[in-house]
Amino acid sequence: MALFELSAGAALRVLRAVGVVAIAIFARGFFILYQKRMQFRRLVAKHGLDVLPHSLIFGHLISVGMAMAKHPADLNGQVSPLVLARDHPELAKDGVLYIDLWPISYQMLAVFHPDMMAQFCQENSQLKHEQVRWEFYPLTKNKDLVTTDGAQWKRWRSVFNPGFSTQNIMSLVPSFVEEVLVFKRYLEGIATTGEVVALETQGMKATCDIIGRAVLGKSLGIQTTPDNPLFKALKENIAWLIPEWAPRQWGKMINPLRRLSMWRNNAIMRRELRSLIEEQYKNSGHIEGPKTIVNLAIRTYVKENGQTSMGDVIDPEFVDATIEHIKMFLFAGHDTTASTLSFAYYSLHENPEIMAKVRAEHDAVFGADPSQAAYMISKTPALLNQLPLTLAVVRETLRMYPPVGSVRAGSPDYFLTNPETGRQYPTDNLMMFSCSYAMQRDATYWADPDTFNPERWLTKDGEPAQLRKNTWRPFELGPRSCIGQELAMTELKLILALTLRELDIVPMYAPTGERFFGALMYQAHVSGELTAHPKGGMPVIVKKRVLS
Ligand code: HEM
Repeated sequence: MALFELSAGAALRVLRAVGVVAIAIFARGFFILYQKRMQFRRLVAKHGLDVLPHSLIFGHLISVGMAMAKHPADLNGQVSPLVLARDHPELAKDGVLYIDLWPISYQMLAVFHPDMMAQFCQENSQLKHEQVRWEFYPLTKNKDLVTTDGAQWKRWRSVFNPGFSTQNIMSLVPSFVEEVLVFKRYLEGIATTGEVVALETQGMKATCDIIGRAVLGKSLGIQTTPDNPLFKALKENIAWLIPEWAPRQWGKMINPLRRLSMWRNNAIMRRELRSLIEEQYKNSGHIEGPKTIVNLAIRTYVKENGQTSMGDVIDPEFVDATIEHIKMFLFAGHDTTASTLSFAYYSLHENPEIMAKVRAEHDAVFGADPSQAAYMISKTPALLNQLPLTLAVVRETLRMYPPVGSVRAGSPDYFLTNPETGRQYPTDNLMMFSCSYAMQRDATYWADPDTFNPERWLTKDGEPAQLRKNTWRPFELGPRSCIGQELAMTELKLILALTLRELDIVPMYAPTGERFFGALMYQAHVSGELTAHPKGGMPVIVKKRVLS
């Protein structure tokens, strides 16, 4: 009895202690919430800003939630500024929206005026926001181009720039053709089985293999090896990353296995990449023909750091850093490109008259027999520059479906200025979001913005049209623009040129399915992925075309 009384008393004390800790945590959380909300309100009051109705408890969580609730539940969060701008034109008229979604996300200044985006990305490129570093630290320890700033970023960007140049990418096209033919054979196989597949999955493997060719001069074999260790480790680690603090991320945050699993996957990627980099180094002096991105990086690094620092043995600093850079190249270049490819296939399928013109363009450049195109492009990669309509299709796809935007850090003394009104907008304590999606769908800058119209990119005589400056920025503009732009544009044109005439890629969305701005395929939140992906990974069947 005494023992029972004792343990009951002890249990009570433990319960009380737990209660006190819980109350302390709750009180602290509430205090921080209050501080954040008041900070936002003070900024709004001080500068007379027009914002959505702001709740002291919920900030803008309810207003944004209500706006998004009118659309498909899996719609990707990056489109929310566009949804809000269309619902509240009176607030969005100057091209900015102040949004307080704390604690789900940082308090944000969404910018969709092209010249105001230019102010913080081009004219006066601001530092990356801490959210980017926090998100990618577990993948690359912030030793990559996306997350670094200042001297470190500058140094490595100059090391990698030569390999990503237009001229060098062109020289690598024959090796890309080999990977695209693997992708095409996969599609042909699907055509024979008639099964429905998520096109983007294979697209991501193809884009990784193309990056492998560009960076390391080797086929990584991701398309052909089931459970390829490098790809598996990369995808698992991407799935572990935490891009926001929404409830769907909470499981990951508290999962005790997260760190261990990420450590293991990082070790696998290091093992796989190290030997390939060392091989590039051994060959760096005597490779004839096209140079890979790592090969040219080795040359620049040696030049900048002095030949003696490397001697016969590859500099471990270079290898370690290059491993992290390649992980980021694979991450940044695989799903962005695969998602663009999927939206291009979708948009062409929805617009058969444009599809017919694109196929005719390919006939005109490569001849009537599509099976010759791969050989012709391998022999003369510059033929890819003779496809103005195909290029316009890729540009228009990236206008309507840019996969990512850029986020930069605001600061107390830094203001954006609306060029038409001269009004200044504070950025203190805010994450500035260069929202290409919202701007590239804005009727102020793009006629009929929700219509897929590649011909807007061409004048009547087929020459490129003059578009308003700063308005096309799927790769961002300015010093921190995408280093892989030329690679992505080249591979997208190449894949379309080698597949469109022989295959019909038919999206398999239920016609009664939910639509976003009229389209059944929209940018969705896909579990395990960070960037915007086509809904359901784009389910398709493939049909072989009967050519006359
Ligand atoms: C359609 C495909 C692609 C799109 C739409 C795209 C878009 C972007 C955007 C918007 C940025 C700026 C991000 C920011 O400021 O946070 C960026 C940066 C970057 N991208 Fe891409 N990207 C694509 C393909 C690629 C490819 C193929 C690679 C490499 C193989 C790549 C590697 C990078 C890297 C390393 C950066 C950081 C550059 C720097 O800050 O110096 N991207 N990309």
